[in-house]
Amino acid sequence: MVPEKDLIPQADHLTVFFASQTGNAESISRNLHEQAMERGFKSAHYMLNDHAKVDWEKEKCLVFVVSTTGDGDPPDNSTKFWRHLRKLKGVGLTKAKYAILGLGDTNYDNFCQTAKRLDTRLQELGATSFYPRGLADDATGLEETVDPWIKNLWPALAHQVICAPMIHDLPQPHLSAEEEKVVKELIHQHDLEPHVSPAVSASPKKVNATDSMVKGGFVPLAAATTTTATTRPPALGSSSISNLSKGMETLAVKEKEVIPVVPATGYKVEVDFSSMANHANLTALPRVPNANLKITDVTADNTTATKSATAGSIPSFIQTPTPLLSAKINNVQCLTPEDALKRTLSVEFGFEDDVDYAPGDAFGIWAPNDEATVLGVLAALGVKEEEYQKQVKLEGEGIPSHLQPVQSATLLDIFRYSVDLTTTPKKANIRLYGDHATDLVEKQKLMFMASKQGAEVFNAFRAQGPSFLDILKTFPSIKLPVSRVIETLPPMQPRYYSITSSPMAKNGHRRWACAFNVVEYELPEGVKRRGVCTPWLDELVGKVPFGASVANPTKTRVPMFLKPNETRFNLPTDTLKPVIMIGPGTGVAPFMGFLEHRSEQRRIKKRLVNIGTGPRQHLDDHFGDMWLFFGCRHRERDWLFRKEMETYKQEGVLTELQLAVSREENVPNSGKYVQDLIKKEGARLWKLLDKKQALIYVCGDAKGMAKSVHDELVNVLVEHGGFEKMAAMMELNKWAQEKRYLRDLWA
Ligand SMILES: Cc1cc2nc3c(=O)[nH]c(=O)nc-3n(C[C@H](O)[C@H](O)[C@H](O)COP(=O)(O)O)c2cc1C
Repeated sequence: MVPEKDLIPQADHLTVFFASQTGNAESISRNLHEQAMERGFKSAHYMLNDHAKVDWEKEKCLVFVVSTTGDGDPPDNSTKFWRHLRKLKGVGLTKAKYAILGLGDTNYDNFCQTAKRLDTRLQELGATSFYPRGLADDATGLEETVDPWIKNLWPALAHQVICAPMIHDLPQPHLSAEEEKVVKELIHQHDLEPHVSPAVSASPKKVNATDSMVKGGFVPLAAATTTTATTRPPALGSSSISNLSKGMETLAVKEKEVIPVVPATGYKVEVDFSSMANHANLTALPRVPNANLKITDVTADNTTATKSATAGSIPSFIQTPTPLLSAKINNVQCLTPEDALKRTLSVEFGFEDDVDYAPGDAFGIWAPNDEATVLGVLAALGVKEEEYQKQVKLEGEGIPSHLQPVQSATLLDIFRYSVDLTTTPKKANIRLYGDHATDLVEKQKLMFMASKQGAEVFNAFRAQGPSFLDILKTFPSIKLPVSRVIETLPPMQPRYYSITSSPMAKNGHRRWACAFNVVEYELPEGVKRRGVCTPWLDELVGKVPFGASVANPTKTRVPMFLKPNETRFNLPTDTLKPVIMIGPGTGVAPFMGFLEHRSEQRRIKKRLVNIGTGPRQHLDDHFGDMWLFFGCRHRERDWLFRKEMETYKQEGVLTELQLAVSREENVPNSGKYVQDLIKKEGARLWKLLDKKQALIYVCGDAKGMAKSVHDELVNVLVEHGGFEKMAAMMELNKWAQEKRYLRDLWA
């Protein structure tokens, strides 16, 4: 039996904490906090790094919404909290009752690791759970778990927290009785869909692409540049790498006229709404987040107010975990020819001052949204140029954390740098747009998609990855105040890239390089989709052709910051430890940094041992083996950094280069995928792992490659190390904990 005291609320309020990398946990927790207050609970809402704002020993009811990032790591806005939790001793939280909602993705090995770790740690500290843990999976849709978890939280919470007498009941009516009547009539007259088919079509119909192409493309408002041949560029990497580029055509930059940006209009998304006619009553409509944000014009009291920055310059409101730097672009090379499946660029950034970093670290680039899309969104919302160029202030209790630093900015900069315009909006947003659609048919369609009954149609709609602008194009009657748009769109995210250079190389502290695929693709319906950062950089540097190496391609500065690797994905300090690097495609990026670093270490050591008076030692007595498993489709098309790899091999920096080629037949000594090569080299690998405690590094795709590589490593331990399968898996887990088996993965 439940003790009676557990049925009587002990707390006068609840505190909702979130840890969020890309904004999901933050918006879910805010929604939960707002709903709690609407239901009569007293509630407070904090990011976990603000843990010091509450007196933990006195807290009686805590609700956590936490996501997992990296390879089972907690989000950046909770790292301070984790350090604090580690330091806490004893059972200081015996008064606290808690509930945890974890967000994760089953494509990753460590599913919802943050939530699980938090649960364990809170129990160690004496807290007790009052409600079963929820673990939501982004691979299948967070809502599947989040919605019922929140729905059932309320009765459980009523036993924990004193509630004001009136409990408001959601949901709010979405259509007035009159509107509902009109819509029903429309449905019955079959006016709703011109061609009503019996079932919901999961495969979307052809999309009208012609009127929605971004015309003219993006030209930064800053001095745009083009390329013509002139002088030799600065080196991409160490001296050895710079020599490799000698054969390349070298280009530099000339001014070109600025072409005005044409606002994009978005794509009309076509899905079959015929099933809507079967559902007169819609249920489980998500709650609309509160309207907290107020935008005030500050130009009147600020005579010195300036216009918005040009795209690519750095607005002061951007918040980054380490200082924001304004980088110039020293050099760019295109690593892949026209016929390669992906366009890969290698870019070197330069700084006026030294920046301390280690190979294995990454940097974040804070790129603006595509300018044509920003202007398109502003036009669709009816915001005129004189309005979006004005300085405004964002104010309001409980506004999302990423908007809080915006003291004074133009709407143009807020849309460029603060909100994510590319991600498909969540159901709660669709419901909000439904509330603001003035056309009744559009309203009904949006409400239908947001409801339980419209789940299939929503999934078909989401499968086309519509952006916010596409939604405005598809439902042109949506009349949303700009403040609602800004506070409900997800936060803009920096894009992270591994550093491919070494601080030990020439000028190493004042430059870093990276390599990335330009994310631009076309859906079967002819709809063009693009990432935020890589197409922006590609256009900024003038879309350099294959084989070209362009020095100083643009005057526009790139906002970026260092992201030190917190999982020790760095070279070991003991240079004798062998290093096994597995990184197909752009997963090889950090390893190019490792190799450049080792090359420099060897060069310096060589000098030192030559100078010394003792017997001359062999270099290899100081440095362990370095093995690289690299994979590409086709050697001529996408063997990234081929010359660099071959040179490192010749110099003895790279002891073993294993190349997997997936789309070519009969390549000598090769396999299709990196995991095939691991299998092939199993016996030698085991020797390195067993006799010399080699470290294993894996970088790249979490879904396919990392899983297959992991399975193959298990096999190596079984076949060559004599382990039982279960013991082999446990051994690998142990290595992961000991930071001997390190992974830097993305989905
Ligand atoms: C780079 C990256 C790494 C991730 N790593 C993990 C992981 O190791 N385990 C997991 O369960 N989910 C992982 N996820 C999935 C996120 O936890 C999930 O998408 C979640 O909804 C994000 O919530 P947030 O926006 O609040 O951060 C990862 C997502 C990204 C983008």
